[in-house]
Amino acid sequence: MIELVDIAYVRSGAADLAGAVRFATEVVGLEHVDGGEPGVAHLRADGRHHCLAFVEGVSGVIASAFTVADPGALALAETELETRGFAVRRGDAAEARSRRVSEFVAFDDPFGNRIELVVGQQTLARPVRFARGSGITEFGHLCLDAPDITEAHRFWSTTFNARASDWIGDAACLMRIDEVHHKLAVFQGDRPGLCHVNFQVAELDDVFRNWHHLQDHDVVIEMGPGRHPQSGAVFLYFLGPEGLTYEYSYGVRRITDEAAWRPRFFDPAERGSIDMWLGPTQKPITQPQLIPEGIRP
Ligand SMILES: O=C(O)c1cccc(O)c1O
Ligand SMILES: [Fe+2]
Repeated sequence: MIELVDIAYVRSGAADLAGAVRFATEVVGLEHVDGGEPGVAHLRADGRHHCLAFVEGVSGVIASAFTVADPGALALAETELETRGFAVRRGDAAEARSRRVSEFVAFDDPFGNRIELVVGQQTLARPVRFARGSGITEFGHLCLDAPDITEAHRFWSTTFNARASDWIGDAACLMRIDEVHHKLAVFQGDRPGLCHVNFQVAELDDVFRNWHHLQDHDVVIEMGPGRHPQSGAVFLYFLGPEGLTYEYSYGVRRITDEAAWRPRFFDPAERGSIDMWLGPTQKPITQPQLIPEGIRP
């Protein structure tokens, strides 16, 4: 079993790099860390050098990355994945540099999501220079799409140390790799993809201030503000450029008594199973990664 220590970053293609960066900074509030690398923009939310990288090119997720403990663990992970039949590729020095990691390997999960395992992700010591006061405290979780979430859970909980914290029927499995209720979620979707990226905010008020900020900037609010019954977090989903869905949330549950926690099963057809405040959920929470330009709301 491979032990995931943390989430590291999401790397995504951006057809309009400047537009994606403008939104990630001025709207979301992230810091643009100027890495001096043409065609690549790094966005920072916490101690990590970046948790989101946009690469100029075809829009859509390139990879979702997790940290493992050290180079020895990475080498063992590589062998274990190969034993399990996955084609694993070592990143070269230039690729590692662009990701601000010392080493990484890449493989596709059984559903076609590109996953990277990294070591030595760079930490920046100086405080984050948030582009605006959105209250972001950290990169909270990433959510992948897969056609069968039971299979996805099997994969993540047997190959890796992910544990189911809660299920939303056959629509979603929320998984933890540490005390945080979930840092990885898998939502049912026809195709692989990145369902959303989540940023935690410091206060309840931040969620509502951000809601107004988004509305002032004509951003498409996909759902919320509401409260998830699973993590207990107050949330807000909104749509950014390149089809990327962002989520702010406040107050995610921590599971401190690992032995005592039993995953719960919520019925997705039941009102309130995603939003305890029973807000409108007219937009499905699983978003295709790419929404064709013409039908973008
Ligand atoms: O935080 C949660 O519990 C949650 C539940 C459903 C869907 C999500 O994206 C979540 O983050
Ligand atoms: Fe989420």
